[in-house]
Amino acid sequence: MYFVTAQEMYDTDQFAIERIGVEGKLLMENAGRAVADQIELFVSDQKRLAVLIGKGNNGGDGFVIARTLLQRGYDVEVIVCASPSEIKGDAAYHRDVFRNSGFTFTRYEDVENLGHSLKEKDVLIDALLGIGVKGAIRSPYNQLISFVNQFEGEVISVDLPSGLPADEGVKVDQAVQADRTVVIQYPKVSAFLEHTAAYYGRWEVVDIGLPSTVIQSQQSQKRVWAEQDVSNTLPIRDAFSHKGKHGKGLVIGGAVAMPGSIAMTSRAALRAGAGLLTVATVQETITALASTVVEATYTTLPSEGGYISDIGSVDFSYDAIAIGMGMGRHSEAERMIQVALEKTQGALLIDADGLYALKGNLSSLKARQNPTILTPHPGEMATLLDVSIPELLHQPFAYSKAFAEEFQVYVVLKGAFTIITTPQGHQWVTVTGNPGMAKGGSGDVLAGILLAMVMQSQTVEEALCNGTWIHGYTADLLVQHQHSTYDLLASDLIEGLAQTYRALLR
Ligand SMILES: NC(=O)C1=CN([C@@H]2O[C@H](COP(=O)(O)OP(=O)(O)OC[C@H]3O[C@@H](n4cnc5c(N)ncnc54)[C@H](OP(=O)(O)O)[C@@H]3O)[C@@H](O)[C@H]2O)[C@@H](O)CC1
Ligand SMILES: Nc1ncnc2c1ncn2[C@@H]1O[C@H](COP(=O)(O)OP(=O)(O)O)[C@@H](O)[C@H]1O
Ligand SMILES: [K+]
Repeated sequence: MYFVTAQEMYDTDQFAIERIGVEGKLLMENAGRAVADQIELFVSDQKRLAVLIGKGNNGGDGFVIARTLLQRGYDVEVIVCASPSEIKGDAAYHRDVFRNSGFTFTRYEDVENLGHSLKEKDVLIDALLGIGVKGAIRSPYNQLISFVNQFEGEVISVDLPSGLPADEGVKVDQAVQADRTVVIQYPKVSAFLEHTAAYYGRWEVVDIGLPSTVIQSQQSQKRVWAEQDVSNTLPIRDAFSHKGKHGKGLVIGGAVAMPGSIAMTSRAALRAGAGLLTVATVQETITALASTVVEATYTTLPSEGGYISDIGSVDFSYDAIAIGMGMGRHSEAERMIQVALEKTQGALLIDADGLYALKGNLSSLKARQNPTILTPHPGEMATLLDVSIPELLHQPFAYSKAFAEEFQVYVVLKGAFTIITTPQGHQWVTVTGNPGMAKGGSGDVLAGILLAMVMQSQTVEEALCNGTWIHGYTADLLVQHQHSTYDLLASDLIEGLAQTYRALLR
């Protein structure tokens, strides 16, 4: 499923109108009807509703929604929060259709009167502002938004919560806190940002009948990776396959004081499907791991002060290598990352401490012939970019894209919404996962899953999306059944992969 900026949505509508010949009025009719159909699914016709209508096309949708629900027998009061002369174009057309159908509306005067009208209502439909919102919220919308946020019944926003910007990198001034949002045709970027997503409440998308060629013609490059995408791309294992076909992977990392992270990466890689796995680490860590990750083979690396001191002796001809987990931040790490970048013949995944060590080696990234995958959490990404974490999270799509394109790498920016960006600038978001994963070790598990995935027969892009989706989905299954968001451990995710794969392969 695509998701869009406000401009991409306008371009899409414009293309449909000008090149396909669907009139704007018809798009608005379709939008309003689709939203009304959705509302009908979760609001009983015994409830008392009010629709708040703003001056733009979001308000135009509001007229269609109100007319449709009134025709279907709902009790709906319509309050227009703009002067008649302000309503123009398609919205004015639908205001007239509403009136000509024999329905009436009241005009918003002040909050006091509005409070009076809404006292008896159960549901408020917010069609005040849509994707056209710009800058600080002006009167009367600022009072209206505060008012809506004090309403005790259910608030359902149309397209997006009024006042909320559709795009990233825009300051939120004031916005409706919706219980639900019925999104028109494509989710907007703000549905996937940490500081704006919660305004939407629960949301669902309704189709207004734009053919998929319309969005493709806009070359929009941001999509949600969903279960259907996993089902379509997760390779089916050949009955005659052998371990070599499922990938030979290498994990480099660990230190005397940190055996756990590399243990989790390795076990996760094996559970996620790696055919053969080797772990290269310091002797003490091998001793600690040998009885817990019995399926792996081991390579002892020289150490100093409890850390790996050199990786020159490593065989770099593996299908894929993951480096950095539990490696520690020390002076030799930077040189080791340099060696890995130069010598790794297959895909190279750099995680955790490896990402800090990468900072001084960024210029070597472009010279690599094979895929390089970086899996930062926001702190690591902010360090790589030399920006603060809040600044990064204010526009994570833009920062990830600029970085991936400049250094020709795949970036997996982890978080409640994980953003996967390819060197070509295509972006995917996965929305699986829950706060149970916000615990040390979840990232190590992801590194292992991704290592295994890039060695299966799928593109790197698919592998990263599938791995990230599976990681989060496993946590979701676990907190629905055996665990909770409090007790879930990263190692539970590894054992939980069984349930996920069984569900996917069924
Ligand atoms: N054919 C289509 O295009 C379709 C569109 N569709 C629907 O249209 C919606 C987009 O419509 P839109 O472009 O009219 O924007 P929308 O947000 O309703 O109103 C903008 C108005 O608000 C005002 N305003 C802005 N910022 C403000 C502020 N800070 N404080 C106060 N006022 C502010 C601004 O006023 P101005 O600054 O011009 O005075 C402007 O007039 C979209 O979300 C979807 O619901 C669907 O029906 C499908 C077909
Ligand atoms: N609230 C959350 N919702 C969904 N996923 C989350 C949440 N918190 C963390 N995660 C996931 O857990 C993992 C944490 O990775 P990371 O921060 O590197 O952990 P660590 O370094 O402790 O292993 C990431 O994949 C991230 O997407
Ligand atoms: K709205």
